[in-house]
Amino acid sequence: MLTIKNLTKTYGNGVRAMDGVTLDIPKGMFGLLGPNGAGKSTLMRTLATLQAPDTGEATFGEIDIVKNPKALRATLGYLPQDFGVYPRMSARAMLDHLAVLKGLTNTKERKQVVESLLEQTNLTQHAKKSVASYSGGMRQRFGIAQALLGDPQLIIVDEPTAGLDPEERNRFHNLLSEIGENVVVILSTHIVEDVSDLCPKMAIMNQGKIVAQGVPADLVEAIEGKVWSKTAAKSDLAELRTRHNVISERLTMGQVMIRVLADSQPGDDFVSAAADLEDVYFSTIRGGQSAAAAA
Ligand SMILES: Nc1ncnc2c1ncn2[C@@H]1O[C@H](COP(=O)(O)OP(=O)(O)OP(=O)(O)O)[C@@H](O)[C@H]1O
Repeated sequence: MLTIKNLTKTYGNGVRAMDGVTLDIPKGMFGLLGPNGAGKSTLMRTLATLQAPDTGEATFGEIDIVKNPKALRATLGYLPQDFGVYPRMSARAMLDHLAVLKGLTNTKERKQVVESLLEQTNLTQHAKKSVASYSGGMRQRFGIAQALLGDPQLIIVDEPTAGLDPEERNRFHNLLSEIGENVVVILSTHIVEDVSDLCPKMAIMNQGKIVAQGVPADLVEAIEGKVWSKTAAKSDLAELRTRHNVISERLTMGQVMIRVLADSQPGDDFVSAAADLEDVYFSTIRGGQSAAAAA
């Protein structure tokens, strides 16, 4: 559905934010996971036609995104990372205004669409309040409501759950999962649970490159049996890092629980641990960093 080939982008300051990004993204939820600065927003903004790549191609169905941004915009719903200034206008009035901009000129139809989106995003009872007064979770739900105007076939949400508390995040996840399987939804995030809870397909981006992609369960399966854990004193951490491929460290009651990636048991005191998507993520991006440092 969405085909991305060899996209590159180097900013004026020399940062190579996209370095040969190639991806096929099918219908349904697709998770793009990566640390801050990986280049996710650059890729999202490129797909949303807000900036052009230096080289490469992206097509959505028949539409050439780079050459024909106008056609893409007609079928795009976008929730940017920074929604910008929140107006002192009621959510209902704001959504109505955005619907006009989207080309919904028939008043009766538009009213129906606006009310149904407010309902879908659980904002009907708050529709009279100004968006500026909304909590973070409500703003993000409003962001989804505006992104869904005009029945888009490609929906891009950039870091939507950053800063949300667990309950709001959960609510937002439920909302996203209801959007439907017949559209392409790209969820860019640095939060592993966003992807593990929601996305049948995913990719990991680091330093401008796609470093892993596939079905989350398959990626986990590929490292099953290779994750080992042990609890150690904090003072031993530096030495453990030099001896093992440490993928994560978690402080528990003054001690540290480390997880390492190794083909066989790295030492008597290590126990085998069930692999999860976090292990996939950390081993992939840490591997990338050390490879880059060694290069
Ligand atoms: N307009 C710009 N000019 C110069 N450098 C930029 C610009 N936009 C982004 N960058 C740099 O490009 C790299 C990728 O940034 P980008 O925002 O795409 O990453 P990201 O994965 O979305 O991270 P974040 O979640 O922090 O936004 C970073 O090093 C960033 O500092």
